[in-house]
Amino acid sequence: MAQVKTLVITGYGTNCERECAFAADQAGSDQTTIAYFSDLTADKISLTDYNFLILPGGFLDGDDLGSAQAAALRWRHMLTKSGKSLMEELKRFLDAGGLILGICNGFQLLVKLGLLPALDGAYFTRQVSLSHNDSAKYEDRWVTLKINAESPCVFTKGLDYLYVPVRHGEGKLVPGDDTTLARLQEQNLIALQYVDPQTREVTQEYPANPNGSPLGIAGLTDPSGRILGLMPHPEAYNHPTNHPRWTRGETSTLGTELLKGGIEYLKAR
Ligand SMILES: NC(=O)CC[C@H](N)C(=O)O
Repeated sequence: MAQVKTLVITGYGTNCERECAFAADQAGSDQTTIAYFSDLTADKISLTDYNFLILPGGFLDGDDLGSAQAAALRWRHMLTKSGKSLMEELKRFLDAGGLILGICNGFQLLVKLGLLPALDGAYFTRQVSLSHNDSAKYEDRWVTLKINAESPCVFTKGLDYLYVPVRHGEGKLVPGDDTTLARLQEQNLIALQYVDPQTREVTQEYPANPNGSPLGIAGLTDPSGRILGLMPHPEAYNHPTNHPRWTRGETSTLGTELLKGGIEYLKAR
């Protein structure tokens, strides 16, 4: 049984690292480390010593230039102290079978790095973006998500619906060109979609869809299914009392089940 070694990257305005580390521990991570991005560039830590990378939510560089834009440039162009390219390190990490979960600002970083959706297996090429919500404001509330059982995503296996919070201003998926949405559907890379909580139908309508994302896209995976990015925060629903109506006895599948899916996949290898 493989040991799960989780690395949660923080710094430059990330603010959900502790919640992510807590959720990873709860979901069965054997060893969980929170480290600064600058620990990577200083060669204090190496990606290749881990098999689960979490890019948490927050406000990288204050969302200047667009969410995660500056951070993507940092990942692309900074070398470590000993001259290693972080992009090469990421490739090595993925080739070794590592898992990546990007939540909210982390999802924005993954699309801006071109790690998601990697349509046609084209990794490290930006194919979509995430931009301002149609409401033109920050949306902070709970949403219902439908899992696409056809997607190869290893995190979502066995799940059907999730009820989790969103808190973002830039969550609307912007397709790269006219063919992008059709290709996302054909290649089954849409992992999670916003649904109307009553009908459970995928929706682009506000407020069930908090940002106007086409096809109700809330999260994407890559062709290997080992990378997942999503705007909602599964780590923030880690205990039944996080549910907004728990005092009335309401409960639902914990968001941390999603992390458990990834961790159990790694352990089973
Ligand atoms: N919670 C978050 O990660 C926020 C993401 C991003 N900064 C936005 O507002 O869109």
